[in-house]
Amino acid sequence: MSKKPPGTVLVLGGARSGKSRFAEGLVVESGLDRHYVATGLAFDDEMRERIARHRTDRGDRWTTHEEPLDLVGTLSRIDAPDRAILVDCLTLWVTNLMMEGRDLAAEFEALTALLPNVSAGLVLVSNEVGLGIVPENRMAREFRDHAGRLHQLVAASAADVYFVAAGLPLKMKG
Ligand SMILES: Nc1nc2c(ncn2[C@@H]2O[C@H](COP(=O)(O)OP(=O)(O)OP(=O)(O)O)[C@@H](O)[C@H]2O)c(=O)[nH]1
Repeated sequence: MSKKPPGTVLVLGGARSGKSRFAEGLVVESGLDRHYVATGLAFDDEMRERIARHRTDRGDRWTTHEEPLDLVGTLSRIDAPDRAILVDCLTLWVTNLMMEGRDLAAEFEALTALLPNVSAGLVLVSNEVGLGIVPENRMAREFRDHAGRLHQLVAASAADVYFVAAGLPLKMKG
């Protein structure tokens, strides 16, 4: 029988911390159909190469959905109990929403309202960006604050929360 991840799992970590690899492992271990929701956009050749590498590494057992803005709609659409869905990553979603001038509070509310009703195993990856010095740039400060608020909201309803550093997961909840 499939081993379903218990409710929503939040995986936080810094850049190149190994958070995505760890999150992918959770989905693979679940034995459920693997779905990948990419919020990142390929805006230059470096990113295009990186995305191509990620796709090759994941292999053909994953279905990929690329959605920079409508995360809530995408999750509602692809949700099913025989699926495990990996979202990589929440911080890029926040960036895209800010760039488009969207109402972030409303988007966060919609996501947190959806989470308890998701029947798939859901693994959400996000960058912990709040540990360094206060950014000089105002937009960067706003971004850091939005990300911190979103992490608190998601962590409150997640069954499990991990912080990954140097490839090592530290379980913070669950
Ligand atoms: N558009 C798109 N983006 C993808 C795809 N696969 C991966 N990505 C993006 O690639 C990003 C993750 O890659 P990296 O930047 O190399 O990883 P990282 O988060 O710095 O490093 P780790 O902490 O080790 O995961 C995610 O934000 C994804 O949105 C894909 O198939 N399509």
